[in-house]
Amino acid sequence: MASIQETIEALRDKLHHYNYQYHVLDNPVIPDADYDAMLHELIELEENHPEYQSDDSPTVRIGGEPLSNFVKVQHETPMLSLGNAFHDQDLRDWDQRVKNGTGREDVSYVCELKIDGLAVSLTYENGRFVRGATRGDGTTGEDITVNLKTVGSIPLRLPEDANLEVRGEVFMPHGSFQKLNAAKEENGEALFANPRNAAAGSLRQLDPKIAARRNLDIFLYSIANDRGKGLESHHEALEYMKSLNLKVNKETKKCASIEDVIAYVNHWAEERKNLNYETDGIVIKVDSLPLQQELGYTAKSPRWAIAYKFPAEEKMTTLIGIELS
Ligand SMILES: NC(=O)c1c(N)nc(OC2CCCC2)nc1O[C@@H]1CCC[C@@H]1O
Repeated sequence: MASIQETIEALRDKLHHYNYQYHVLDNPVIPDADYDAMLHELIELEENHPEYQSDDSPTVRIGGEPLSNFVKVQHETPMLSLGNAFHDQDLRDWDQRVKNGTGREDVSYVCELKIDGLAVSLTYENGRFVRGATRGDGTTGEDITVNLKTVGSIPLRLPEDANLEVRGEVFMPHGSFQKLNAAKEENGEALFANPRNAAAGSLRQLDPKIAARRNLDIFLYSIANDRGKGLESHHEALEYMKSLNLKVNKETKKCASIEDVIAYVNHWAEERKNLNYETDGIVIKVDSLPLQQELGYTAKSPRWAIAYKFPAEEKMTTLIGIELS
């Protein structure tokens, strides 16, 4: 007969696994009703046995008591912004600067969809999610750990005792945005103008139960401090993140030349309308980490990355933000 503690731990492991399958792999392995039944069994066990409380139990995802305010967080390494490109030629000019700066002709790149959400930093200690913060001004952000714990695609535990900080973009999928605004319109409340504002507004709620209802999601795109992992390239870093159950966008692609990058950009300029989340461009990064080091940074952004911005769509909206187009 398993002890209460063993029963609680076994339930937590199962629910973490089902959650990963559902939110990260988009591959549910049990019916939602079964997941909910197990979660409520765990809630009851934890209420009856507070001595076994744990702040990375799946039950924290429903959100606890509201905060009175957000604590400030200093980012160990600044969360930088990106230089912009608007035309294919801007990308070719940037590629030439990269080649001049490194003295290399064989520079390969990684292309990532530029997710239009809220940039966040996630810190894991001994494989546990211990802190999440907004980008803020790049140096100082706000501690929104309790709200980020409600995001199903953010693992509360990693499959190994890793110590790392990763960065990514939290976003609200289109379907959730439309449902949220429909509910707000129903209640005569002000609507969110776009999914980015809805995601930011949801994460900056002091009441985590509100964030938990907003069906937010995340894509992670960089490791801020790969303490001793000895990674050589950005695409290896992304593979390592995936091996830690972290959600990385599946459209990310390694490109052998700037012409391949331009082909990727032109493909997604059209294809992005079929995605169920907002993008506002493509982020292109030099793949080699040693070459990134060599190129370094300007005052506010890396020389080894650039954002190709898609033209902002002219959307007719009424005063309260209902799109007419
Ligand atoms: N929004 C994104 O999808 C995205 C991305 N895919 N990759 C990066 O790489 C960072 C790391 C090096 C410099 C920027 N940044 C992104 O967004 C950030 C948020 C704030 C400034 C950039 O837009």
